[in-house]
Amino acid sequence: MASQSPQSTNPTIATATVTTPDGPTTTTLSPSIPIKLQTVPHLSDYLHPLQTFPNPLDQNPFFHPSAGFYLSPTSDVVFRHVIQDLSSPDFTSSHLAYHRAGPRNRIFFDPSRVRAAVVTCGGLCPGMNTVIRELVVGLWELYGVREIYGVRAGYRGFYSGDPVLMDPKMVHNWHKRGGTALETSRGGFDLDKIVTAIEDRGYNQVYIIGGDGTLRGAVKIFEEIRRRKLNVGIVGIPKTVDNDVGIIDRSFGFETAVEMAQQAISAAYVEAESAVNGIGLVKLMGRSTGHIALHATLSSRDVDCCLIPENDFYLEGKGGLFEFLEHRLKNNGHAVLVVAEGAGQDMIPRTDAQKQERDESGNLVFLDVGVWLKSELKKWWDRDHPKDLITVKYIDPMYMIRAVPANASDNLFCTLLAHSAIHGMMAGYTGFVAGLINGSYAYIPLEEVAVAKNPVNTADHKWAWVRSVTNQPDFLRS
Ligand SMILES: Nc1ncnc2c1ncn2[C@@H]1O[C@H](COP(=O)(O)OP(=O)(O)OP(=O)(O)O)[C@@H](O)[C@H]1O
Ligand SMILES: O=P(O)(O)OC[C@H]1O[C@](O)(CO)[C@@H](O)[C@@H]1O
Ligand SMILES: [Mg+2]
Repeated sequence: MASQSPQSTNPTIATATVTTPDGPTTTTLSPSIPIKLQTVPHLSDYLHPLQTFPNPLDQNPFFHPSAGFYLSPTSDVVFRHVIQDLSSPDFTSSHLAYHRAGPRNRIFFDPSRVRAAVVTCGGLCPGMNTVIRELVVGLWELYGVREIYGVRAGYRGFYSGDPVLMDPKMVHNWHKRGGTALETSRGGFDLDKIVTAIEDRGYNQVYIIGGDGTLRGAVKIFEEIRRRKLNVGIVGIPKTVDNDVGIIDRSFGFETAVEMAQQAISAAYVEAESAVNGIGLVKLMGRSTGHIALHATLSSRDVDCCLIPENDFYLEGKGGLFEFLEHRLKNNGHAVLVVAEGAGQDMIPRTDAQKQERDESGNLVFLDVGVWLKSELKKWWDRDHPKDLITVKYIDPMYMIRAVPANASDNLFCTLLAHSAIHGMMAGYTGFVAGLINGSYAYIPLEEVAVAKNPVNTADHKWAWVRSVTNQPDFLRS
Protein backbone atom coordinates (compact mmCIF):
# COMPACT_ATOMS: atom_id res chain seq x y z
CA MET A 1 0.00 0.00 0.00
CA ALA A 2 1.37 3.43 -0.89
CA SER A 3 1.89 6.04 1.80
CA GLN A 4 2.92 9.62 1.33
CA SER A 5 4.96 11.90 3.53
CA PRO A 6 5.77 15.53 2.79
CA GLN A 7 9.48 16.24 2.89
CA SER A 8 9.49 19.97 3.13
CA THR A 9 8.60 21.74 6.37
CA ASN A 10 7.79 25.08 4.80
CA PRO A 11 4.37 25.61 3.27
CA THR A 12 5.62 25.16 -0.29
CA ILE A 13 5.79 21.40 -0.52
CA ALA A 14 8.15 20.41 -3.30
CA THR A 15 8.62 16.69 -2.91
CA ALA A 16 6.96 13.70 -1.34
CA THR A 17 8.24 10.21 -0.64
CA VAL A 18 5.85 7.55 -1.77
CA THR A 19 6.42 4.07 -0.38
CA THR A 20 5.48 1.49 -2.99
CA PRO A 21 5.86 -2.28 -2.88
CA ASP A 22 9.23 -1.65 -4.63
CA GLY A 23 10.46 0.67 -1.86
CA PRO A 24 10.41 4.42 -1.26
CA THR A 25 10.32 6.69 -4.28
CA THR A 26 10.66 10.43 -4.09
CA THR A 27 8.40 12.33 -6.43
CA THR A 28 8.62 15.97 -7.36
CA LEU A 29 5.08 17.21 -6.87
CA SER A 30 5.51 20.72 -8.13
CA PRO A 31 8.27 23.34 -7.98
CA SER A 32 6.16 25.35 -5.56
CA ILE A 33 2.55 25.22 -4.44
CA PRO A 34 1.37 28.58 -3.15
CA ILE A 35 -0.94 28.66 -0.19
CA LYS A 36 -3.90 31.01 -0.50
CA LEU A 37 -4.98 32.03 3.00
CA GLN A 38 -8.61 33.14 2.86
CA THR A 39 -8.98 36.62 4.33
CA VAL A 40 -11.53 36.93 7.11
CA PRO A 41 -12.87 40.46 7.66
CA HIS A 42 -11.58 42.13 10.81
CA LEU A 43 -12.88 45.13 12.76
CA SER A 44 -9.53 46.84 12.22
CA ASP A 45 -10.19 46.82 8.44
CA TYR A 46 -12.48 49.80 8.90
CA LEU A 47 -11.93 51.00 12.48
CA HIS A 48 -8.60 52.29 13.61
CA PRO A 49 -6.85 52.65 15.89
CA LEU A 50 -8.43 49.81 17.88
CA GLN A 51 -7.26 49.09 21.38
CA THR A 52 -6.13 45.52 22.11
CA PHE A 53 -5.99 43.67 25.40
CA PRO A 54 -4.18 40.60 26.70
CA ASN A 55 -6.33 37.51 26.63
CA PRO A 56 -7.95 37.17 30.08
CA LEU A 57 -7.30 33.44 29.91
CA ASP A 58 -3.77 34.42 31.01
CA GLN A 59 -5.22 35.39 34.39
CA ASN A 60 -7.65 32.52 34.74
CA PRO A 61 -7.05 30.97 38.17
CA PHE A 62 -8.00 27.47 37.02
CA PHE A 63 -6.50 27.40 33.61
CA HIS A 64 -2.93 28.02 32.51
CA PRO A 65 -2.41 28.51 28.79
CA SER A 66 0.53 26.34 27.73
CA ALA A 67 3.00 26.97 24.92
CA GLY A 68 1.18 26.80 21.59
CA PHE A 69 -2.20 27.35 23.24
CA TYR A 70 -2.75 30.65 21.46
CA LEU A 71 -3.07 30.34 17.72
CA SER A 72 -1.24 32.55 15.31
CA PRO A 73 -3.42 34.61 12.95
CA THR A 74 -0.85 34.13 10.20
CA SER A 75 0.48 30.61 10.43
CA ASP A 76 -2.23 28.42 11.97
CA VAL A 77 -4.36 27.27 9.08
CA VAL A 78 -6.75 24.57 8.00
CA PHE A 79 -6.59 23.35 4.40
CA ARG A 80 -9.81 23.31 2.45
CA HIS A 81 -9.08 20.19 0.44
CA VAL A 82 -7.39 17.15 1.88
CA ILE A 83 -8.20 14.87 -1.01
CA GLN A 84 -5.88 15.55 -3.91
CA ASP A 85 -5.14 14.02 -7.25
CA LEU A 86 -1.37 14.27 -7.55
CA SER A 87 -1.59 13.87 -11.31
CA SER A 88 -4.11 16.66 -11.77
CA PRO A 89 -2.94 20.02 -13.14
CA ASP A 90 -5.08 21.64 -10.41
CA PHE A 91 -2.77 20.22 -7.79
CA THR A 92 -0.07 22.61 -8.88
CA SER A 93 -2.27 25.72 -8.74
CA SER A 94 -2.75 26.77 -5.12
CA HIS A 95 -3.95 25.38 -1.84
CA LEU A 96 -6.79 27.21 -0.20
CA ALA A 97 -6.49 27.57 3.57
CA TYR A 98 -8.61 29.14 6.30
CA HIS A 99 -7.64 30.60 9.66
CA ARG A 100 -7.75 27.95 12.32
CA ALA A 101 -10.27 28.67 15.05
CA GLY A 102 -9.13 29.12 18.61
CA PRO A 103 -7.92 31.66 21.18
CA ARG A 104 -5.54 34.47 20.23
CA ASN A 105 -3.16 36.06 22.74
CA ARG A 106 -4.43 39.60 22.06
CA ILE A 107 -8.11 40.42 21.98
CA PHE A 108 -9.96 43.41 20.56
CA PHE A 109 -12.67 43.79 23.18
CA ASP A 110 -12.53 44.82 26.81
CA PRO A 111 -14.69 42.01 28.26
CA SER A 112 -16.27 44.36 30.78
CA ARG A 113 -17.63 46.40 27.86
CA VAL A 114 -18.97 43.55 25.78
CA ARG A 115 -22.72 43.46 25.18
CA ALA A 116 -23.37 40.24 23.31
CA ALA A 117 -26.57 39.27 21.50
CA VAL A 118 -27.52 35.74 20.46
CA VAL A 119 -30.32 34.99 17.98
CA THR A 120 -31.74 31.80 16.44
CA CYS A 121 -33.54 31.89 13.08
CA GLY A 122 -35.17 29.45 10.64
CA GLY A 123 -36.33 25.90 11.39
CA LEU A 124 -35.35 23.84 14.40
CA CYS A 125 -32.26 21.68 14.53
CA PRO A 126 -30.97 19.50 17.38
CA GLY A 127 -28.30 21.36 19.33
CA MET A 128 -29.54 24.95 19.01
CA ASN A 129 -29.95 25.18 22.77
CA THR A 130 -26.50 23.72 23.31
CA VAL A 131 -24.94 26.39 21.12
CA ILE A 132 -26.79 29.12 23.03
CA ARG A 133 -25.78 27.59 26.35
CA GLU A 134 -22.14 27.35 25.37
CA LEU A 135 -22.06 30.89 24.03
CA VAL A 136 -23.32 32.10 27.40
CA VAL A 137 -21.09 29.88 29.50
CA GLY A 138 -18.04 30.42 27.26
CA LEU A 139 -18.36 34.21 27.18
CA TRP A 140 -18.94 34.27 30.93
CA GLU A 141 -16.32 31.80 32.10
CA LEU A 142 -13.55 32.20 29.52
CA TYR A 143 -13.68 35.94 28.99
CA GLY A 144 -15.60 37.35 31.96
CA VAL A 145 -18.40 38.83 29.85
CA ARG A 146 -21.47 39.64 31.95
CA GLU A 147 -23.94 41.15 29.48
CA ILE A 148 -25.24 38.40 27.22
CA TYR A 149 -28.69 38.91 25.71
CA GLY A 150 -30.96 36.46 23.99
CA VAL A 151 -32.91 37.98 21.10
CA ARG A 152 -36.32 36.36 20.98
CA ALA A 153 -37.99 34.74 17.97
CA GLY A 154 -35.49 35.23 15.17
CA TYR A 155 -34.49 38.36 13.25
CA ARG A 156 -37.75 40.16 14.00
CA GLY A 157 -36.86 39.96 17.70
CA PHE A 158 -34.13 42.58 17.31
CA TYR A 159 -36.71 45.31 16.81
CA SER A 160 -39.99 43.89 18.05
CA GLY A 161 -39.49 42.92 21.66
CA ASP A 162 -37.23 42.95 24.65
CA PRO A 163 -34.24 40.62 24.87
CA VAL A 164 -33.63 38.27 27.75
CA LEU A 165 -30.50 38.68 29.85
CA MET A 166 -28.81 35.29 30.16
CA ASP A 167 -26.28 33.90 32.63
CA PRO A 168 -24.79 30.42 33.21
CA LYS A 169 -27.33 29.57 35.90
CA MET A 170 -30.23 30.25 33.59
CA VAL A 171 -28.86 28.13 30.74
CA HIS A 172 -27.20 25.35 32.68
CA ASN A 173 -29.46 22.52 31.48
CA TRP A 174 -30.49 23.91 28.10
CA HIS A 175 -28.34 21.37 26.25
CA LYS A 176 -30.79 18.70 27.38
CA ARG A 177 -33.70 20.36 25.64
CA GLY A 178 -34.73 20.19 22.00
CA GLY A 179 -35.71 23.30 20.05
CA THR A 180 -34.51 26.78 20.95
CA ALA A 181 -35.27 28.40 24.28
CA LEU A 182 -34.95 31.79 22.55
CA GLU A 183 -37.67 30.80 20.03
CA THR A 184 -37.22 31.14 16.29
CA SER A 185 -39.17 32.36 13.28
CA ARG A 186 -39.05 32.77 9.53
CA GLY A 187 -39.40 36.12 7.73
CA GLY A 188 -39.24 39.46 9.52
CA PHE A 189 -35.89 40.46 8.08
CA ASP A 190 -35.81 44.27 8.04
CA LEU A 191 -32.20 45.30 7.62
CA ASP A 192 -32.51 48.90 8.70
CA LYS A 193 -34.59 48.08 11.78
CA ILE A 194 -32.25 45.25 12.79
CA VAL A 195 -29.03 47.26 12.50
CA THR A 196 -30.58 50.29 14.16
CA ALA A 197 -31.73 48.06 17.04
CA ILE A 198 -28.22 46.62 17.35
CA GLU A 199 -26.88 50.17 17.53
CA ASP A 200 -29.55 51.42 19.95
CA ARG A 201 -29.19 48.51 22.32
CA GLY A 202 -25.42 48.86 22.31
CA TYR A 203 -24.65 45.31 21.22
CA ASN A 204 -21.06 44.95 20.06
CA GLN A 205 -21.00 41.19 19.47
CA VAL A 206 -23.81 39.49 17.55
CA TYR A 207 -23.98 35.69 17.38
CA ILE A 208 -26.35 34.48 14.66
CA ILE A 209 -27.44 30.83 14.59
CA GLY A 210 -29.30 29.82 11.45
CA GLY A 211 -29.35 28.16 8.06
CA ASP A 212 -28.66 29.34 4.52
CA GLY A 213 -31.32 32.09 4.59
CA THR A 214 -30.16 33.30 7.97
CA LEU A 215 -26.55 33.46 6.79
CA ARG A 216 -27.56 35.48 3.72
CA GLY A 217 -29.28 37.89 6.11
CA ALA A 218 -26.19 37.95 8.33
CA VAL A 219 -24.04 39.02 5.36
CA LYS A 220 -26.35 42.00 4.83
CA ILE A 221 -26.22 42.90 8.52
CA PHE A 222 -22.43 42.69 8.49
CA GLU A 223 -22.19 44.87 5.37
CA GLU A 224 -24.52 47.49 6.83
CA ILE A 225 -22.60 47.52 10.11
CA ARG A 226 -19.38 48.01 8.19
CA ARG A 227 -20.99 50.78 6.13
CA ARG A 228 -22.06 52.53 9.34
CA LYS A 229 -18.54 51.91 10.74
CA LEU A 230 -19.87 50.36 13.93
CA ASN A 231 -17.61 48.54 16.36
CA VAL A 232 -19.79 45.43 16.21
CA GLY A 233 -18.65 41.93 15.35
CA ILE A 234 -20.94 39.53 13.48
CA VAL A 235 -20.49 35.77 13.49
CA GLY A 236 -22.68 33.06 11.97
CA ILE A 237 -22.97 29.56 13.33
CA PRO A 238 -24.51 27.42 10.57
CA LYS A 239 -27.58 25.48 11.65
CA THR A 240 -29.06 23.24 9.03
CA VAL A 241 -30.60 19.90 9.79
CA ASP A 242 -30.70 19.29 6.01
CA ASN A 243 -26.90 19.79 5.88
CA ASP A 244 -27.41 22.00 2.83
CA VAL A 245 -24.71 24.58 3.63
CA GLY A 246 -21.46 24.16 1.73
CA ILE A 247 -17.74 24.34 2.64
CA ILE A 248 -18.28 23.05 6.18
CA ASP A 249 -18.06 19.30 6.83
CA ARG A 250 -21.54 19.19 8.31
CA SER A 251 -23.91 21.15 10.44
CA PHE A 252 -24.48 20.45 14.12
CA GLY A 253 -27.60 18.36 14.72
CA PHE A 254 -27.26 16.45 11.48
CA GLU A 255 -25.94 13.28 13.14
CA THR A 256 -28.74 13.37 15.71
CA ALA A 257 -31.31 13.69 12.93
CA VAL A 258 -29.82 10.70 11.10
CA GLU A 259 -29.92 8.71 14.32
CA MET A 260 -33.57 9.60 14.91
CA ALA A 261 -34.42 8.64 11.34
CA GLN A 262 -33.33 5.07 12.11
CA GLN A 263 -36.35 4.62 14.35
CA ALA A 264 -38.74 5.53 11.55
CA ILE A 265 -36.95 3.25 9.09
CA SER A 266 -37.00 0.36 11.55
CA ALA A 267 -40.73 0.83 12.11
CA ALA A 268 -41.32 0.95 8.36
CA TYR A 269 -39.35 -2.27 7.99
CA VAL A 270 -41.38 -4.04 10.69
CA GLU A 271 -44.67 -2.88 9.15
CA ALA A 272 -43.58 -3.92 5.66
CA GLU A 273 -42.22 -7.28 6.75
CA SER A 274 -45.42 -8.10 8.64
CA ALA A 275 -47.76 -7.51 5.70
CA VAL A 276 -48.45 -9.23 2.41
CA ASN A 277 -46.57 -7.24 -0.23
CA GLY A 278 -45.77 -4.65 2.41
CA ILE A 279 -44.13 -1.38 1.49
CA GLY A 280 -42.79 0.87 4.25
CA LEU A 281 -42.43 4.44 3.04
CA VAL A 282 -40.50 7.00 5.11
CA LYS A 283 -40.22 10.69 4.28
CA LEU A 284 -37.19 12.47 5.73
CA MET A 285 -36.18 16.12 5.76
CA GLY A 286 -34.16 17.58 2.95
CA ARG A 287 -35.61 20.35 0.84
CA SER A 288 -32.86 20.59 -1.76
CA THR A 289 -30.41 18.01 -0.47
CA GLY A 290 -30.81 14.35 0.37
CA HIS A 291 -28.08 14.04 2.99
CA ILE A 292 -30.32 12.82 5.82
CA ALA A 293 -31.96 10.23 3.54
CA LEU A 294 -28.58 9.13 2.20
CA HIS A 295 -26.91 8.77 5.60
CA ALA A 296 -29.97 7.13 7.15
CA THR A 297 -30.06 4.63 4.27
CA LEU A 298 -26.38 3.82 4.57
CA SER A 299 -26.56 3.31 8.31
CA SER A 300 -29.84 1.39 8.47
CA ARG A 301 -29.36 -1.30 5.76
CA ASP A 302 -33.13 -1.92 5.82
CA VAL A 303 -33.75 0.42 2.91
CA ASP A 304 -34.47 -0.93 -0.58
CA CYS A 305 -34.52 2.40 -2.35
CA CYS A 306 -33.51 5.95 -1.41
CA LEU A 307 -34.94 8.85 -3.40
CA ILE A 308 -33.27 12.25 -3.14
CA PRO A 309 -33.78 15.62 -4.87
CA GLU A 310 -30.40 15.42 -6.61
CA ASN A 311 -31.28 12.23 -8.46
CA ASP A 312 -34.44 12.43 -10.59
CA PHE A 313 -36.51 9.29 -10.62
CA TYR A 314 -39.47 7.97 -12.57
CA LEU A 315 -42.20 5.50 -11.79
CA GLU A 316 -43.29 3.61 -14.88
CA GLY A 317 -41.45 1.54 -17.45
CA LYS A 318 -38.09 -0.10 -17.73
CA GLY A 319 -35.66 0.97 -15.02
CA GLY A 320 -38.44 2.77 -13.13
CA LEU A 321 -39.45 2.55 -9.47
CA PHE A 322 -42.46 0.28 -10.03
CA GLU A 323 -40.47 -2.29 -11.97
CA PHE A 324 -37.84 -2.33 -9.22
CA LEU A 325 -40.45 -2.71 -6.47
CA GLU A 326 -42.18 -5.46 -8.37
CA HIS A 327 -38.95 -7.50 -8.24
CA ARG A 328 -38.31 -6.73 -4.60
CA LEU A 329 -41.84 -7.72 -3.56
CA LYS A 330 -41.61 -10.87 -5.61
CA ASN A 331 -38.24 -11.84 -4.13
CA ASN A 332 -38.55 -10.59 -0.54
CA GLY A 333 -42.25 -10.00 0.03
CA HIS A 334 -41.63 -6.49 1.32
CA ALA A 335 -39.69 -3.29 0.59
CA VAL A 336 -38.69 -0.08 2.36
CA LEU A 337 -38.53 3.25 0.56
CA VAL A 338 -36.90 6.38 1.94
CA VAL A 339 -37.72 9.64 0.23
CA ALA A 340 -36.31 13.09 0.96
CA GLU A 341 -39.02 15.75 1.11
CA GLY A 342 -37.64 17.65 -1.91
CA ALA A 343 -37.50 14.58 -4.19
CA GLY A 344 -40.04 14.18 -6.96
CA GLN A 345 -41.55 17.64 -6.44
CA ASP A 346 -41.69 18.23 -10.21
CA MET A 347 -43.78 15.10 -10.67
CA ILE A 348 -46.51 16.00 -8.18
CA PRO A 349 -49.44 17.74 -9.86
CA ARG A 350 -50.11 21.15 -8.31
CA THR A 351 -52.54 23.98 -8.79
CA ASP A 352 -51.43 27.46 -9.83
CA ALA A 353 -51.99 28.63 -6.26
CA GLN A 354 -49.79 25.83 -4.95
CA LYS A 355 -47.08 26.79 -7.44
CA GLN A 356 -46.93 30.25 -5.89
CA GLU A 357 -47.05 29.24 -2.23
CA ARG A 358 -44.10 30.46 -0.18
CA ASP A 359 -43.36 30.50 3.55
CA GLU A 360 -42.63 33.75 5.40
CA SER A 361 -38.97 33.61 4.40
CA GLY A 362 -39.82 33.13 0.73
CA ASN A 363 -39.03 29.40 0.59
CA LEU A 364 -41.24 27.41 -1.78
CA VAL A 365 -43.79 25.34 0.13
CA PHE A 366 -43.43 21.72 -0.91
CA LEU A 367 -46.21 19.24 -1.49
CA ASP A 368 -46.07 16.01 0.48
CA VAL A 369 -44.10 13.59 -1.66
CA GLY A 370 -44.95 10.74 0.73
CA VAL A 371 -48.72 11.15 0.38
CA TRP A 372 -48.39 11.39 -3.40
CA LEU A 373 -46.10 8.37 -3.65
CA LYS A 374 -48.33 6.25 -1.45
CA SER A 375 -51.30 7.01 -3.68
CA GLU A 376 -49.30 6.32 -6.89
CA LEU A 377 -48.07 3.01 -5.46
CA LYS A 378 -51.58 1.89 -4.68
CA LYS A 379 -52.89 2.94 -8.10
CA TRP A 380 -50.11 1.04 -9.83
CA TRP A 381 -50.66 -2.12 -7.83
CA ASP A 382 -54.43 -2.13 -8.22
CA ARG A 383 -54.01 -1.63 -11.96
CA ASP A 384 -51.32 -4.28 -12.52
CA HIS A 385 -52.16 -6.79 -9.75
CA PRO A 386 -55.88 -6.39 -9.07
CA LYS A 387 -56.12 -9.77 -7.36
CA ASP A 388 -53.17 -9.35 -4.98
CA LEU A 389 -52.97 -7.58 -1.67
CA ILE A 390 -50.65 -4.62 -1.06
CA THR A 391 -50.04 -2.64 2.10
CA VAL A 392 -48.30 0.74 2.01
CA LYS A 393 -47.49 2.22 5.41
CA TYR A 394 -46.37 5.82 5.21
CA ILE A 395 -44.34 7.26 8.09
CA ASP A 396 -43.59 10.98 8.26
CA PRO A 397 -41.19 11.58 11.17
CA MET A 398 -40.07 14.98 9.83
CA TYR A 399 -40.49 17.06 12.98
CA MET A 400 -39.62 14.16 15.27
CA ILE A 401 -36.10 14.00 13.88
CA ARG A 402 -35.33 17.66 14.44
CA ALA A 403 -37.25 18.51 17.63
CA VAL A 404 -35.04 16.41 19.88
CA PRO A 405 -32.03 17.32 22.02
CA ALA A 406 -28.64 16.80 20.40
CA ASN A 407 -26.91 13.47 20.95
CA ALA A 408 -23.54 13.31 22.72
CA SER A 409 -21.44 13.84 19.63
CA ASP A 410 -23.55 16.79 18.45
CA ASN A 411 -23.46 18.32 21.94
CA LEU A 412 -19.67 18.21 21.86
CA PHE A 413 -19.69 19.64 18.33
CA CYS A 414 -22.01 22.50 19.40
CA THR A 415 -19.75 23.31 22.33
CA LEU A 416 -16.65 23.57 20.19
CA LEU A 417 -18.43 25.61 17.54
CA ALA A 418 -19.69 28.07 20.16
CA HIS A 419 -16.26 28.41 21.73
CA SER A 420 -14.64 28.82 18.31
CA ALA A 421 -17.11 31.62 17.54
CA ILE A 422 -16.33 33.37 20.83
CA HIS A 423 -12.54 33.18 20.37
CA GLY A 424 -12.84 34.54 16.82
CA MET A 425 -15.12 37.35 17.88
CA MET A 426 -12.83 38.33 20.75
CA ALA A 427 -9.90 38.34 18.31
CA GLY A 428 -11.70 41.03 16.30
CA TYR A 429 -12.84 38.94 13.36
CA THR A 430 -16.22 39.85 11.95
CA GLY A 431 -18.42 38.79 9.04
CA PHE A 432 -17.29 35.23 9.56
CA VAL A 433 -18.57 31.76 10.23
CA ALA A 434 -17.19 29.26 12.71
CA GLY A 435 -17.29 25.86 11.04
CA LEU A 436 -15.70 22.47 10.73
CA ILE A 437 -13.41 21.88 7.75
CA ASN A 438 -11.84 18.47 7.35
CA GLY A 439 -12.33 17.79 11.04
CA SER A 440 -10.76 21.06 12.26
CA TYR A 441 -12.48 24.24 13.37
CA ALA A 442 -11.91 27.23 11.12
CA TYR A 443 -13.00 30.80 10.41
CA ILE A 444 -14.60 31.24 7.00
CA PRO A 445 -15.88 34.50 5.48
CA LEU A 446 -19.67 34.71 5.94
CA GLU A 447 -20.08 35.80 2.34
CA GLU A 448 -18.52 32.60 1.12
CA VAL A 449 -20.57 30.26 3.29
CA ALA A 450 -23.85 32.09 2.63
CA VAL A 451 -23.73 31.21 -1.07
CA ALA A 452 -22.14 27.78 -0.78
CA LYS A 453 -24.59 24.96 -1.35
CA ASN A 454 -23.98 21.36 -0.46
CA PRO A 455 -25.81 19.07 -2.84
CA VAL A 456 -25.25 15.33 -2.73
CA ASN A 457 -22.79 14.65 -5.51
CA THR A 458 -24.38 11.68 -7.24
CA ALA A 459 -21.19 11.18 -9.23
CA ASP A 460 -19.03 10.50 -6.21
CA HIS A 461 -18.40 7.50 -4.03
CA LYS A 462 -20.92 8.23 -1.32
CA TRP A 463 -23.86 7.88 -3.68
CA ALA A 464 -22.21 4.82 -5.20
CA TRP A 465 -22.19 3.33 -1.68
CA VAL A 466 -25.95 3.85 -1.45
CA ARG A 467 -26.42 2.14 -4.78
CA SER A 468 -24.22 -0.75 -3.69
CA VAL A 469 -26.16 -1.13 -0.41
CA THR A 470 -29.62 -0.96 -2.02
CA ASN A 471 -28.95 -2.11 -5.58
CA GLN A 472 -31.58 0.38 -6.62
CA PRO A 473 -31.90 1.63 -10.19
CA ASP A 474 -29.94 4.72 -11.26
CA PHE A 475 -33.06 6.09 -13.00
CA LEU A 476 -31.06 7.05 -16.06
CA ARG A 477 -33.40 6.20 -18.91
CA SER A 478 -31.50 4.10 -21.43
N1 LIG B 1 -31.69 36.48 1.17
C1 LIG B 1 -32.00 36.87 2.41
N2 LIG B 1 -31.68 38.10 2.84
C2 LIG B 1 -31.98 38.49 4.08
N3 LIG B 1 -32.61 37.72 4.99
C3 LIG B 1 -32.97 36.49 4.61
C4 LIG B 1 -32.69 35.99 3.31
N4 LIG B 1 -33.17 34.75 3.23
C5 LIG B 1 -33.73 34.47 4.42
N5 LIG B 1 -33.60 35.52 5.25
C6 LIG B 1 -34.09 35.60 6.63
O1 LIG B 1 -33.39 34.64 7.43
C7 LIG B 1 -34.27 34.03 8.36
C8 LIG B 1 -34.25 32.55 8.21
O2 LIG B 1 -34.43 32.17 6.86
P1 LIG B 1 -35.13 30.78 6.47
O3 LIG B 1 -36.50 30.75 7.03
O4 LIG B 1 -34.98 30.61 5.01
O5 LIG B 1 -34.34 29.72 7.30
P2 LIG B 1 -32.84 29.21 7.19
O6 LIG B 1 -31.94 30.12 7.89
O7 LIG B 1 -32.53 28.94 5.75
O8 LIG B 1 -32.94 27.90 8.02
P3 LIG B 1 -33.56 26.50 7.56
O9 LIG B 1 -32.39 25.62 7.33
O10 LIG B 1 -34.37 26.06 8.70
O11 LIG B 1 -34.37 26.72 6.34
C9 LIG B 1 -35.64 34.63 8.12
O12 LIG B 1 -35.86 35.63 9.10
C10 LIG B 1 -35.54 35.23 6.73
O13 LIG B 1 -36.36 36.37 6.57
O1 LIG C 1 -40.34 24.60 10.13
P1 LIG C 1 -41.04 24.62 8.84
O2 LIG C 1 -41.32 26.01 8.42
O3 LIG C 1 -42.19 23.71 8.77
O4 LIG C 1 -40.00 24.13 7.76
C1 LIG C 1 -39.65 22.84 7.50
C2 LIG C 1 -38.38 22.90 6.73
O5 LIG C 1 -37.33 23.24 7.58
C3 LIG C 1 -36.25 22.34 7.42
O6 LIG C 1 -36.24 21.50 8.53
C4 LIG C 1 -34.93 23.06 7.37
O7 LIG C 1 -34.88 23.90 6.27
C5 LIG C 1 -36.56 21.60 6.13
O8 LIG C 1 -36.03 20.32 6.12
C6 LIG C 1 -38.05 21.62 6.09
O9 LIG C 1 -38.53 21.65 4.77
MG1 LIG D 1 -33.00 27.30 4.43
